[in-house]
This record gives sequence, C-alpha cells and structure tokens, in this order.
Amino acid sequence: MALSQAVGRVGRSLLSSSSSRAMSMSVKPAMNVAVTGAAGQIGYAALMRIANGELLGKDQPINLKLIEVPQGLKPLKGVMMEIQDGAFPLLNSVVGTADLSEGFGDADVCLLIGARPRGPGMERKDLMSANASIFKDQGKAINKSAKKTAKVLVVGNPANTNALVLSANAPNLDPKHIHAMTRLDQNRALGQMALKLGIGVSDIEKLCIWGNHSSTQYPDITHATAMIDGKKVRLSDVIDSKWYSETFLPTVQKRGAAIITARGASSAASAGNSAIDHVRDLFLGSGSAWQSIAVASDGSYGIPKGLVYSIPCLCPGDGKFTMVKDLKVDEYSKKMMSATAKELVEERDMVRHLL
Ligand SMILES: NC(=O)C1=CN([C@@H]2O[C@H](COP(=O)(O)OP(=O)(O)OC[C@H]3O[C@@H](n4cnc5c(N)ncnc54)[C@H](O)[C@@H]3O)[C@@H](O)[C@H]2O)C=CC1
Ligand SMILES: O=C([O-])CC(=O)C(=O)O
Repeated sequence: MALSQAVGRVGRSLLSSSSSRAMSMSVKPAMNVAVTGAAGQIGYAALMRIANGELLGKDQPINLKLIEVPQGLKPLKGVMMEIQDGAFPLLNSVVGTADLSEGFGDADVCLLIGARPRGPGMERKDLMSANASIFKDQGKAINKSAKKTAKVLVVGNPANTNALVLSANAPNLDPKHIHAMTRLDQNRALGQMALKLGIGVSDIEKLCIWGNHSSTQYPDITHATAMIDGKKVRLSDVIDSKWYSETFLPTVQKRGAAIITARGASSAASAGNSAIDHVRDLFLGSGSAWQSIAVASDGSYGIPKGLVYSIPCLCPGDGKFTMVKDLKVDEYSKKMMSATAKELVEERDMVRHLL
C-alpha cells in the first residue's frame, strides 16, 4: 500500500522554492535513500538530518523512500508532513509506502531500521524470533528492486544476524555492501574514554569494536592512541587495566540496556546519529580514521568466514571500505574476539531456516 496515494508525493512542485536552490547548488543526480521503520523513534530522529544533507553530503540531492508496515502509515504521514515543512533544498522527493518493491526500487542506500526494539531485561537476541524474518522478506525485495550496487546498513536488532539473513536472501548484492551497525558502540567507547581522560573524542584514534552488537562485543583499545598535552600516547600505557576491564568494558557493552532503564525506551537519537556517521563516512570518506563496521568476515583473525562481525575498517569514500588487516592480537583480545564470534555462531544457528 503506497502512502503516496494518500498524501501525494513531496516533489519538486511542492518544494519549488527550495528545489531551485538545490539546483543552483549542484547538478549531481539525486540518490535514492530507502529507510524502513521511518515512523519509529530512530527514523524520527534521523530523517530531518538525512534530508538536510548530513548523510550523503551538502551537495547531494536525494529522493527519500520511507517504508513502514501498514499500521505505521498513519504516523508516517505526519512525519512526511514535517519533512515537507522542513523545506530542505537537497530533497528532491519523498514517498511513503508499505510496498517493499516501491520502497526499495532503485535504492542506492538502504537504512534498515524497522524492527521491534527490546524492553527492560531482554537481550537483543531475544528479538530474533520477532525480527529476523523481516530481513528475509526485505532481503528478497532489495535483491529484486534495489540497485545491485546498493549499500545496506542494518540497524534493527539483533543487527548482525539480521544482516546475515538479509545477505543470504539478496544474492545479487555483494555481501561486502551489507553492514550491521556497531558505530554506536564505537561512539559510546570514544565518549567514555574521552570523559575519563579529559580530552576530546577526536583526540583518540584507532579505538575499535570487534564482533556482535551485543553485550559480548569487544571494545578494543590495544591499538588506540590519544593526544594528551600535545603528545601522542598509547591508550594502554595511560589507562588503568582495572578501570578498563571492570568499568569501561561493561559500560560500553551494556550501554544500550542502561539507556533503556534510564529513558524507558531504547536509544534513538544516538542510534540515528551513528547510522548517519556510518553511511556518511562510507560515501564521503574518513581518511586514516578507523571505523567499526560489522560485515561478512573473510576469515581474517580466525573469525568464521561469512559471520557478520564488526571489524576496524578504513573508509576512502565512494561507498568503499577496506578491513584493517594483520594487526597484532594479544591473548586477551583473542579470547574476547572468539567469545563474541561464538555468540554469533549461536545466533546463526537460530536462523538457519531463514538462510
Ligand atoms: N544497531 C544499533 O546500534 C541499534 C539498533 N536499534 C534497533 O533499531 C530498531 C528500531 O528501533 P526504534 O526506532 O527505537 O523502534 P520503534 O518501535 O520506535 O520503531 C520501529 C518502527 O519500525 C516499524 N516497523 C516494524 N516492522 C517493520 C517492517 N517489517 N518494515 C518496515 N517498518 C517496520 C514500526 O512500525 C515502527 O514504526 C530496534 O530493533 C532497535 O532494537 C536501536 C538502537 C541502536
Ligand atoms: O539496546 C538496545 O536494545 C538498543 C540498541 O541496540 C542500543 O542502544 O545499542
């Protein structure tokens, strides 16, 4: 069911005053950005920023394709009205739909947010039975309707295993282009570390997340450095190992649950922010900075091939990335990296019927 039938498309005619500004700013062809769960909390937090050019650049016109379940179309209509009221110069058109072929049609970027969030006392993998099958259907639809070059970011939990399900059902896409989001975990780790050291987050480099977006994830500081008083130091030389293992690690690993307890709902603004960070860095590049991306393992570091596992990557731009290879991995890291891989193998076993 297409919402565009109910509210009409927000197109150039409706945004004529601002679209002429977009035309004068850029002659780039518009890119198609599909967003599922567009009427949910994360969608609401991210869409205005996406429309404002924070996802793909301030010179990149976009067509937004907003996907919801049929019962989400009413609130989606309100979100579309607000987007229209934002008069975004880069926004070429907006469509709201519950039809997957329409929503993913010719998509360049798919942000897969739509899924049930967890409540207090649940682990993310408790969402498996409710959410994983969503990604089978969406994988098939993306396979059929999106561009073969589309870049897909899975946010809905359990994100890594949902991305695995999606990839198995979208054989036309290169699995390298199907990611699950662990950028929020990386951002959380940076925030906690900067707070502890009394420095800025951009003073810290090469801090990364390995494995699952779950409480078994491994936020690794063994390769990380920080600028402190104008000098570059290794984090492992200045951070107390007891604070690292007893405070920092569990704080980052369980941050999602702590936010649910505090807010009564799971992270939304920070999740939307991290999804924007992930896609922006993929398309616009982030130089020598390491970015944590959960993507099909190629077997490096002994991680079982094919598992969607977070690994540090470099993002040169244009939708490309390379994994950081040949790092020295100490015994503690090996243990942590294999514990989170083990959880992902268990999760994979739970969704065998969808692969
Ligand atoms: N990977 C990460 O770092 C994070 C992941 N999440 C996950 O993101 C997901 C969404 O969270 P919220 O936006 O807070 O939830 P929400 O409940 O506020 O919104 C979810 C939206 O998705 C829609 N939806 C459900 N099934 C759908 C489907 N098959 N197709 C299209 N839309 C569908 C719902 O109608 C709803 O509007 C949850 O699974 C949550 O656990 C949340 C925070 C961080
Ligand atoms: O914890 C949750 O359920 C939501 C989420 O993934 C996060 O905040 O990292």
